[in-house]
Amino acid sequence: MKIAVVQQNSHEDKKANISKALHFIDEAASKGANLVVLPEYVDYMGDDTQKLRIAETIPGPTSEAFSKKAKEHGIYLNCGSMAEIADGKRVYNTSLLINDNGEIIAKYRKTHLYDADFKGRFSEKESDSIIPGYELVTAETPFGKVGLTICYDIRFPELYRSLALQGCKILFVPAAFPLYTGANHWEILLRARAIENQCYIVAAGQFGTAKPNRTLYGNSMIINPWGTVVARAPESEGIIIHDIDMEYLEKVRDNMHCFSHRRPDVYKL
Ligand SMILES: NC(=O)CCC(=O)C(=O)O
Repeated sequence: MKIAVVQQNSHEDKKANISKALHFIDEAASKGANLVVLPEYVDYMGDDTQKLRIAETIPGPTSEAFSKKAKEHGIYLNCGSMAEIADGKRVYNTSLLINDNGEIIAKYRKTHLYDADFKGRFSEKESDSIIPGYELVTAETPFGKVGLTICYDIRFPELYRSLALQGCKILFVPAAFPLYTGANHWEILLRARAIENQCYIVAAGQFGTAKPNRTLYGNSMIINPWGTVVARAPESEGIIIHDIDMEYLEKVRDNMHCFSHRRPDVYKL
């Protein structure tokens, strides 16, 4: 099973962003990908006050374009994330999984919102424009059970443990990590979640610059259940592809019994 990860530089032009993502999906499918993962905010990177303007219902034109593309190629598609209409004041940051027949089989709304203030260097307040989700989201696929998460979620190991305990073997992390935190934390967090949960981690990042004053870290990667980075994007837009091996995952789990060795009698999740 081949997974493709798209590393993209989305801007304020939503139409151009979606069109670019659709081209990357074509390219991934032409290279044999069975599952494609797009980055967070694939539809729009720019001034947060504009998210209300560009948000859509789901299903809506953007999700329908992605569904059509997934069906055309007979592939599974994780749409990264997009702005979904919520209460008229803020939006949801929503990730979708679409099957090879073009049907939406999972919808996940980002749970942990990125409010951070590195005094004078960098700040972001997602909670001004986004409403958090309240649900764990998993889906059965021919490749195994998968779990949906988004970006800042990676700092909350409880979410990934919960998904792994529900049987997930592949965990998606569409993201838009800034260079400032990404350079120090991104790879370590992703690899830790892969190692402790003995899962594949599939992380698709935004890359380059975006308004206002954002420099994105990129470094999209696929990590195996041993914690090895098996594919990493270069410093450009594009796709990376890797063969996922579920027999290898079972071997890792068989060699070290991190799930049955848990001590929930001592600690609670
Ligand atoms: N879009 C995000 O959730 C960014 C998260 C982030 O940068 C971090 O350091 O965590």
